[in-house]
Amino acid sequence: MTAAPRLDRRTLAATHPWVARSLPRPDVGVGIVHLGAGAFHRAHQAVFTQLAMEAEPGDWAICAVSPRGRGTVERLRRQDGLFTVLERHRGEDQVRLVGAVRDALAARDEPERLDALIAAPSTHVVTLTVTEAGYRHDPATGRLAGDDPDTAADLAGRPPHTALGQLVSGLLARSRGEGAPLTVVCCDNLPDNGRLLRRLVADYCARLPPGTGGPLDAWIGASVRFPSTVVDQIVPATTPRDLAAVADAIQLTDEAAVVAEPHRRWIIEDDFAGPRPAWDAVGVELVDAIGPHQAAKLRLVNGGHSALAYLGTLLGLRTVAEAACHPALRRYLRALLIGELGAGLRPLGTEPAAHQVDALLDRFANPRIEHRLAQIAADGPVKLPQRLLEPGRELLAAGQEPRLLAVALAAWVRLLHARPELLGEPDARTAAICREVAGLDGPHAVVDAVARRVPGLGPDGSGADLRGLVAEALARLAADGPLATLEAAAD
Ligand SMILES: NC(=O)c1ccc[n+]([C@@H]2O[C@H](COP(=O)([O-])OP(=O)(O)OC[C@H]3O[C@@H](n4cnc5c(N)ncnc54)[C@H](O)[C@@H]3O)[C@@H](O)[C@H]2O)c1
Ligand SMILES: O=P(O)(O)OC[C@@H](O)[C@@H](O)[C@H](O)[C@H](O)CO
Repeated sequence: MTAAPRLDRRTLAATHPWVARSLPRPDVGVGIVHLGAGAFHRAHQAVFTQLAMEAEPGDWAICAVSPRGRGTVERLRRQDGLFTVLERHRGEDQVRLVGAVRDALAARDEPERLDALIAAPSTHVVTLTVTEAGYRHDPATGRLAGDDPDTAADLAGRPPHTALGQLVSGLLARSRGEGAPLTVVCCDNLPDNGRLLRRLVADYCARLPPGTGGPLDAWIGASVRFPSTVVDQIVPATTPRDLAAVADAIQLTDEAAVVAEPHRRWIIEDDFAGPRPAWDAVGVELVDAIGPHQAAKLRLVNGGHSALAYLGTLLGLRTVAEAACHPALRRYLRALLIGELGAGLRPLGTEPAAHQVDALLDRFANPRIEHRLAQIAADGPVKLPQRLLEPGRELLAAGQEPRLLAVALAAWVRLLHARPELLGEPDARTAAICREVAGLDGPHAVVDAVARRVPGLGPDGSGADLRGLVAEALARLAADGPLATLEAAAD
């Protein structure tokens, strides 16, 4: 069978002229530089931006930058930046052609061009989705990790390899050019992500030579805003089966397509240094403070995902949908979300009602989205503090024993100790923990060793200490297996 012709502007104009005419024109100017040209950006910010340009035309095309590799950049370039988002819900597919990305570049190949783009006065916004681990921070302190070799090499003067190094290099070029104000919008699943990124940029500047870092940080303080955001849409890594489904739907070959759920939410603190697309006209919520929205998102959606990832993996399951449809796991997760993660939100006034939890469980159970548990299980040390550890400590401090939450944490520890191969290619922090716990015996010894590297698990200033509960759950997982442990926990 011959492959369908490749998606690009010319082919689209010939095969689907009405769709081609509806897209942003190819000469729309770039107003946004995006670091992290992954699946999520394409389904989320790129779609919102395209809709915003439809609502209010303007020079808001995106240059999608890959901080590390060049695969996605090459695929986007071959397709003139065009790609498909296949929004899938039970029984329904919506095909959306996206033309908001006008340019793409691999940061390590073209560092000067990236600097020039961030420095250009026509660029008003820089957005980021470089994963939680991409910020090279210490999750215990929220400061730039002192021992990161890539950050050290960037600071020593090579063309930067880290996202932070690339951003600061661009900000330096902007400060030395016309110095126009800029808004940097972090869209990664991290608490107070704008404030976190601003602190990391300051830490990075402090490690530059004083004559460079000092004035740069002062200029950033005066001219650059870092609003925090909450982002929500499930967008798994694209599979070959997804690409085949897209080819079937559009009769063109699209190597940059993504599959996503239809639910799409973006909450941004209304703190822009200059112009922005008409995002608010197309459903983006601009708010004074993200406040309780972020705890609700990080704990329920992401905390729920992590619990499914670790327990589902122990049960031999592969995807989120399989895990969310597993009767015992679903019952446990519902109890965790309502009784612990949700109840812990009560002081913030965002405690979800049971029907909202059920709607979330239905999103997870969407059988047409193939979200691998291994993708979610990666990078536990930078994800779990905000997803499970902080809520667990808060519940303890309020006098409640988070026993269900402890089971999810114990599942993570069990994988680190007994089945590290199931966690996939480990990040440096996870690999170090696995080495440390490898020869240890007994749940308390293992949990204590993990807690030495993941401080939120052990005692903190408030006296809250999750180790005992997690060690108990770990002992049950080892003795009774995951299924019996889950069934007992949810009773
Ligand atoms: N996918 C989702 O469902 C979803 C939903 C909400 C938020 N997010 C946020 O977006 C992030 C990215 O998700 P995605 O699905 O696009 O992932 P992805 O793997 O498709 O893309 C990640 C992008 O970040 C870059 N990157 C990865 N690790 C990096 C590192 N250590 N340093 C610098 N750059 C790095 C990659 O080159 C790529 O461009 C998530 O980690 C999360 O914080 C994702
Ligand atoms: O993308 P990560 O690695 O931060 O986390 C995995 C998932 O929990 C996450 O991507 C969710 O799908 C998303 O946050 C839903 O809005």
